[in-house]
Amino acid sequence: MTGTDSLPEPHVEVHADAAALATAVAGELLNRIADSQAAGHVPAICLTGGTIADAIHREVARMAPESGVDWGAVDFWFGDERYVDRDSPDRNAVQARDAFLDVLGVPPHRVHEMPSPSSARSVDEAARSYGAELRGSAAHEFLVTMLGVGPDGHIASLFPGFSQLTAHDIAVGVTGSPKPPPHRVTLTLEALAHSAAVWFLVSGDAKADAVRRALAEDGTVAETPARGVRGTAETTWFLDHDAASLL
Ligand SMILES: O=C1O[C@H](COP(=O)(O)O)[C@@H](O)[C@H](O)[C@H]1O
Repeated sequence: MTGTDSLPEPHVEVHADAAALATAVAGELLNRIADSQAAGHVPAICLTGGTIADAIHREVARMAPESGVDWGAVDFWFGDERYVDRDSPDRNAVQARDAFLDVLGVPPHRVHEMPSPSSARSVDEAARSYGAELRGSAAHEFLVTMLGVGPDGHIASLFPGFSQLTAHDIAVGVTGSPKPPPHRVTLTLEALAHSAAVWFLVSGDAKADAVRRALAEDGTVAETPARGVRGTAETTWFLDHDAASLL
């Protein structure tokens, strides 16, 4: 691992299937937010996009009424975003709004979306703007950063072999993404790791080899970007049985 060796070792939690995984992660997230608020904090959560994230978000909405969370006192940020129209269904933020943020009435000023083409002229301008917003915010550290993982081992919009993996800014633009849409904005590995807990969320056997590579003794971040992030207090891999099948 690069720059992560001094941090706590990853912990692996395996659930029977994607539905059980989503319920477990949603419950844990609600507990963490409620505990942080009870301690007087306004926690910052870094969201991800993708299939399992959507299932988790819907479970958060379903379980929220029992949680005691004050939805006016938690900030949501995004680990990456697709540089497409603000209302495009391809946007991670649109998926999150539909699945739980709007359902729960999270105030718009608590949802920190990445810029779209209507508010930034390029992916680089969007990245600079989002980096400045995050730098200027009260979020010194995320409470939880959630990360989906692609079959190629990508996290956020940090893809194998791409130069963004070694960037030291907070956020960077991406063009030519191997997964559509091609234009994106992503937090860097350093910015994602500015988090007490980093949670990898993975379901399905198509991702089993990426999970194996990410947790193997040997390997590089350039080949498997998911190797490049750990939380300062905790790193947990939430897997379903199929995603864990090669461990
Ligand atoms: O493109 C992306 O892919 C990953 C994983 O998505 P999935 O559909 O394979 O679960 C996601 O975590 C990332 O935020 C997203 O932009």
